[in-house]
Amino acid sequence: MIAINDIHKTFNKGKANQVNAVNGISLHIAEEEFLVIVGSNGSGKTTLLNLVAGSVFPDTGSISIDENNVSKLPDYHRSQWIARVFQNPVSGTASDLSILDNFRLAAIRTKAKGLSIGINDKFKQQVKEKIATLGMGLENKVEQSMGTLSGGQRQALTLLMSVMDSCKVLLLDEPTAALDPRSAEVVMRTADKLITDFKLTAILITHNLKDAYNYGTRIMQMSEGLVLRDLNNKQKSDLKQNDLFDWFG
Ligand SMILES: Nc1ncnc2c1ncn2[C@@H]1O[C@H](COP(=O)(O)OP(=O)(O)OP(=O)(O)O)[C@@H](O)[C@H]1O
Repeated sequence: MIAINDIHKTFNKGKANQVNAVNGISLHIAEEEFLVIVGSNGSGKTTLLNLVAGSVFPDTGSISIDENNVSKLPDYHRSQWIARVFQNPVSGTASDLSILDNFRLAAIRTKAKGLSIGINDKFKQQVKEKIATLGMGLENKVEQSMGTLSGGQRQALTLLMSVMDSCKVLLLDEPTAALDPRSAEVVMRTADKLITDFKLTAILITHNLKDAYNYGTRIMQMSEGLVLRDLNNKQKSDLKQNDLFDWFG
């Protein structure tokens, strides 16, 4: 699904503040794999995700998605495969518009799965049904503006909107970092369910070791722009939560 071949990214090359953010990483991420990436601050996690998303280009090395070499393709072209959810719940939605209008915009932008935007009542019903699957009671608030919702509610809706298009890959960059523990749990459970239901390939960056332990089918630790550890599903399920804390000991 995603093939990363000996990728390098250096910022401020040749200057005093040069940073070798990604130092030669090769990875193959299979279809429907859910890769969790952990690592200390500055270890290159977000840069790697940016390289996959196309918001940063590699200096050398290549990235393919579904056999297509996308190394030089900007992020807006990669959005045919990739959806991305960021830390800040506000970044994925329009605050002044209603939930319904946010879904309408998303549907227009992406020809979202299972939504026909032609007839208003039908569209509204479809959106309500999709939102009901989140189990948050938001299906009765579709006329309410997005800005009136909590961060957790917004992040869950952002997730739903982003996976309803034809994307195959979901990138989650610390999606719960700005949320309280209860909302964070709801959002992680929602993400996990959507990844399974929509058969997505997913990459999650998190500093929350409990989430890293509980979610995903593979776990990788980065350090200084390199892969320090990479455990498959079996190895991950053999891990104990304390082992993960020891990685950072
Ligand atoms: N656009 C940029 N320009 C200059 N340096 C950058 C840029 N983006 C990232 N870096 C540097 O590259 C290194 C890796 O950063 P990155 O954000 O990938 O790490 P991270 O593992 O995601 O960290 P964190 O856990 O703190 O989010 C850091 O030293 C960072 O300062």
